[in-house]
Amino acid sequence: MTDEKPADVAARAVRRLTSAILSARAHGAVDPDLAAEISELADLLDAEAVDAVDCISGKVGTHDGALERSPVSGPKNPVAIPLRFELDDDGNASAPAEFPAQYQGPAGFVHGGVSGLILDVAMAVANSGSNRPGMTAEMTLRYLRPVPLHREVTVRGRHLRADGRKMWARGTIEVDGEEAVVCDGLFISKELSL
Ligand SMILES: CCCCCCCCCCCCCC(=O)SCCNC(=O)CCNC(=O)[C@H](O)C(C)(C)COP(=O)(O)OP(=O)(O)OC[C@H]1O[C@@H](n2cnc3c(N)ncnc32)[C@H](O)[C@@H]1OP(=O)(O)O
Repeated sequence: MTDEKPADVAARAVRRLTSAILSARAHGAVDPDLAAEISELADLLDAEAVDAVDCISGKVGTHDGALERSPVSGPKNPVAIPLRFELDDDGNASAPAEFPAQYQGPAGFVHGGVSGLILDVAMAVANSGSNRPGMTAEMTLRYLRPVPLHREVTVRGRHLRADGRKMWARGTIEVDGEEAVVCDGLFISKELSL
């Protein structure tokens, strides 16, 4: 018995579907009947879709906000892995991650832009964990070694310091305990309204 919500179950299934479509076995050769069935399911859900801005802003469903729909950590978002960040006592964020086929850049490795996306959120979570949330203003990425698909790596975010509205943070992806991608970010606190 699980208390997983239907939307989370559906998102997890779509993730598996995405990976399967890209997998060597499927190899772009999805059975036409199966493809039609998948399209029909998409039509069914599409017919129930609500306004996209309301969805992403978390206005739809009071207990079901934007973080739940994040492209990195949102269990409801099929695009997300999703990562589950933990915060330590100092507000540092970390999460284990294993990237499936849909995140591939160079053959067998994670796309560099995906690493940037993941690290942006890791730093944002650490800033929030240090009670200094803000908008990303700048990110500098250094790709030291490739990040393999299908292998557990560690994602970390650390709030470094703040000066007025400015915050500095660092995010890393570690492979076998060694830094593979390092990101330095500048964040600016700002009141947001849609
Ligand atoms: C606890 C755990 C749960 C929580 C989890 C949360 C997870 C969330 C995950 C999701 C989150 C994911 C994260 C995302 O995806 S955030 C989305 C991506 N980022 C954006 O869309 C930001 C768009 N840009 C803006 O909104 C504005 O330009 C910002 C807010 C950045 C500044 O515009 P604003 O008009 O407000 O600023 P200001 O002009 O008064 O300047 C103020 C100061 O800042 C300095 N400055 C400004 N820009 C830059 C720059 N580019 N480089 C260097 N410096 C810059 C400026 O010189 C000045 O410094 P000084 O002259 O005072 O010294």
